[in-house]
Amino acid sequence: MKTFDHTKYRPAAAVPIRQRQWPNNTITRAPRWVSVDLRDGNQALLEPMDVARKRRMWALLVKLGFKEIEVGFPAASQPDYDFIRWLIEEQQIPADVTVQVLTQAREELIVRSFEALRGAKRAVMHVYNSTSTVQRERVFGKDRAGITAIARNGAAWVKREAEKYPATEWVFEYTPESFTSTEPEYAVEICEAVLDVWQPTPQHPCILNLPTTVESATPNVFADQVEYFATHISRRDSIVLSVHTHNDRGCAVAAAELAVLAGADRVEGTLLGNGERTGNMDIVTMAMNLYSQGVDPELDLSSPDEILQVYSECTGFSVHPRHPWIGELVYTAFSGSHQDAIRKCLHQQRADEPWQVAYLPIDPRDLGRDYQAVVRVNSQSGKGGVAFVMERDYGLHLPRWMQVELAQLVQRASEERRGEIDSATIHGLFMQHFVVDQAPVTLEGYRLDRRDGRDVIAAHVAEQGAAHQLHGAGEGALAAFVDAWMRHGGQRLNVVDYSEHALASGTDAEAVAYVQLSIDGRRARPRHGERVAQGGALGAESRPGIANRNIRGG
Ligand SMILES: CC(=O)SCCNC(=O)CCNC(=O)[C@H](O)C(C)(C)COP(=O)(O)OP(=O)(O)OC[C@H]1O[C@@H](n2cnc3c(N)ncnc32)[C@H](O)[C@@H]1OP(=O)(O)O
Ligand SMILES: CC(C)C(=O)C(=O)O
Repeated sequence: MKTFDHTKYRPAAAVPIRQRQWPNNTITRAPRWVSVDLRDGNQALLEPMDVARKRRMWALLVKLGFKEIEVGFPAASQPDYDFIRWLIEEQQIPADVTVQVLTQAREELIVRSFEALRGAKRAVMHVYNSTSTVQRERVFGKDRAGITAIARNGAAWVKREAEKYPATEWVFEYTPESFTSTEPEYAVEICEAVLDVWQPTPQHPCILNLPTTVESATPNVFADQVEYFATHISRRDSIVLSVHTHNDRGCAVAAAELAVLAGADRVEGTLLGNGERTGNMDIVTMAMNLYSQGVDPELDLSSPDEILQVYSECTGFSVHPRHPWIGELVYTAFSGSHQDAIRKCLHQQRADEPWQVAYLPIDPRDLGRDYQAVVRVNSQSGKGGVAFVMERDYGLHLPRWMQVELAQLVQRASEERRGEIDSATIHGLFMQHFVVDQAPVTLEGYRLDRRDGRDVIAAHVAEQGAAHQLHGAGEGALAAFVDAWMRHGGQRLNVVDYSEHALASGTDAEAVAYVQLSIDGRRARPRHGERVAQGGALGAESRPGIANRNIRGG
């Protein structure tokens, strides 16, 4: 008998929906977010949060802007109960935030849950029971009528207990747990039974929450199920339609997004997807997905490092460096063509136009990340990446020929090290290769005059310890110096490329010049086919490399 045997599993059933509308829709505004970090997230931890950690998580959730927060399962755990009492007694709940608690549809648990919430100004009492065929037959041993009776009784106990606390504004929520494995018409039927008890109105709606308790089909199937439900349930104007997706197949966010297209108003999830098994849907990801489409997510996610820190403290989990939107490496490009494209796009990106930078779906600065990490160089990187680092960290805008040569040096170094090459090492390679401090020839000083329409130079150079006075003329200082050098040494020089730029602004600003020369060792005589000197660069101080000089020097 094979152990790895796919024939023991069944595909998801098709939903009886003919003309589905959800594929034609787009999301134009954020749904109502509900954080279930303190309940679903908490119940899945190796060590559930104590009251202190719950308070830390609560403070973060409020700061991020959640208006509905499921704070626990108080009938099940004393820390949950105590935390809720602290929230209420210490008046920690802002006026625009509604707390929610979960309970099974069991009388004693419902009674205790209401006790936990006594004194709250506004609260959601969330009751659930499981409705799928497997749960009905194998867990509860009941037929549809028996399962419906659990829901109806639960709804009635909720209603009865709420009447005992009239000072609180109650909202009721019902979840047919394991909804996605429930026959669609039965899911509607059991929810109708709950509505019959609660009698919601448009002024006082109730919440029906459809979960993928265990994600077992592609997100489009869930969207079909949600659309079927939304178009078959009665009193739609008296219902807030909520979804609660899990990530067993890795599609919890996609399922919630398609569910919103299919009519969901409200989404329950957790920060970074903590929760049972593979987790709940990740609200940070879905909110950032909206943000990157130009939709206000209605949560302030601009300080992801704080989210990461509180998340780790409260859950004990670390976050993968490639976690969508906020992982450490998600705005970092290592590969050459990506770096090249990012550099070119960032140069062209204007502050007053929509973001158009290849390989960066959003501006990392929106999340407090700078461009430091955007380009990191390893053996997969090319000249674009190396140029990016030299510009970003040293303000040096290398000409193309220099980028090509430096990138080859960096690549060799990276292959030898088998890893990343940091910015200081790249700069070191640049200095070693192009800027020779112990040059055989140095320019000690010069005088430039304008005579007969030409620039005439008198240059003092030191060549291997010996001082020389050189004289030459040409169009501009560089041509005059090249002429002087050729007269002095007989070596023919040709300026192949010259560029310069300031290193800062202002008339006193330092500048840098890059010179590429072709050198012919023979006596000066007009000839063709010169060889371009390897890495030859002559700065304004006449060193064979780059040199800083004062721009006023001309
Ligand atoms: C998908 C979700 O995440 S749902 C939320 C799940 N979260 C939790 O369960 C965490 C908190 N729960 C707990 O700590 C415990 O389950 C408690 C304290 C609430 C209850 O504990 P216990 O009564 O000892 O046991 P247990 O949970 O095993 O109870 C199962 C019993 O409740 C019944 N039951 C389970 N869920 C429900 C429900 N939603 N509504 C009504 N009855 C239910 C079961 O049929 C079973 O009945 P049986 O004893 O007649 O066989
Ligand atoms: C109780 C419900 C909301 C739940 O957590 C689930 O089905 O996953």
